[in-house]
Amino acid sequence: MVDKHIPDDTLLYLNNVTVSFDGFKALNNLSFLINNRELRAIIGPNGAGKSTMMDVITGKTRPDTGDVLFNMSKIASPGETKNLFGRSRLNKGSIDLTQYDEAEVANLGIGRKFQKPSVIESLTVWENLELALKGRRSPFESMFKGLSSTGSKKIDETLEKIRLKDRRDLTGASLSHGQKQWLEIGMLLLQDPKLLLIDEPAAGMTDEETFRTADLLRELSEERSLVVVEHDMAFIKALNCKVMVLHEGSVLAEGSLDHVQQDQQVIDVYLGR
Ligand SMILES: Nc1ncnc2c1ncn2[C@@H]1O[C@H](COP(=O)(O)OP(=O)(O)OP(=O)(O)O)[C@@H](O)[C@H]1O
Repeated sequence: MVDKHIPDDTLLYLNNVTVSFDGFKALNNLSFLINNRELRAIIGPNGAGKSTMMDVITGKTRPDTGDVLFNMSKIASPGETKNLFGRSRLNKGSIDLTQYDEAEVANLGIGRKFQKPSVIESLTVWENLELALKGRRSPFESMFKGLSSTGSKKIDETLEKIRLKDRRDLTGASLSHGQKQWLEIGMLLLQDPKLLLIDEPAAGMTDEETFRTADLLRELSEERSLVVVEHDMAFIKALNCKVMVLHEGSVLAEGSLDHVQQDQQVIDVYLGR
């Protein structure tokens, strides 16, 4: 059932979400909220349910029970109903994400970045971004229309944001691992998501890239919400945001990094290992 007391500023609402695989509960009554323009870090031991949680939000996995609602206070305008693929909306204009498949969820404004970057190595940075932008058009338009001046401007702005302006004509193959991650984040930004789910962005990065990535994600959260799964504590500290600890498919603790680092249960199941 949908709780009637969901705060107005909520973008994503999970309530009592359970996912079982052959009787094993990968998510076990998982409940949490993400606000508009919130940056949230998620940590937890291997097998805690972090990927399954992302799979449920993005329509890859259907929960057995529970609510997964998106865009709680907005979207009620008639102009946006065409994005909803004809399916009904719940109270306060929210969308029941469990009714949509992965492609539809992406169109509703949820972008997902997997750990391994998937940029096209033979194309330049600019061309990768151009392709991502064109992905929004019909195949006919992509084939026969060049990039509009608005499109070029969007790519320029994105290059600036992702710190790759001076590398726009280099191929994907020539970028460092960190730069590839930024490029892929840029490709997602061109879809203008309201929520970005990012899986272990700092893995394999140099220290400098790690801190620049934290800066980048903090900047991006001025305009959209981000949920970042990570194990790198220096990176989480640099994100300077609310941290949620998942364990056995539920929220074990949440709060500032300092707060969760002092929680004895968190030390026992994760940090102290
Ligand atoms: N398709 C599946 N079939 C069976 N069990 C699964 C499936 N997907 C996940 N699991 C199990 O569910 C649990 C949660 O897995 P999940 O991948 O969500 O954890 P995680 O927190 O992302 O772990 P990691 O940090 O290792 O990526 C694990 O015990 C995993 O083995």
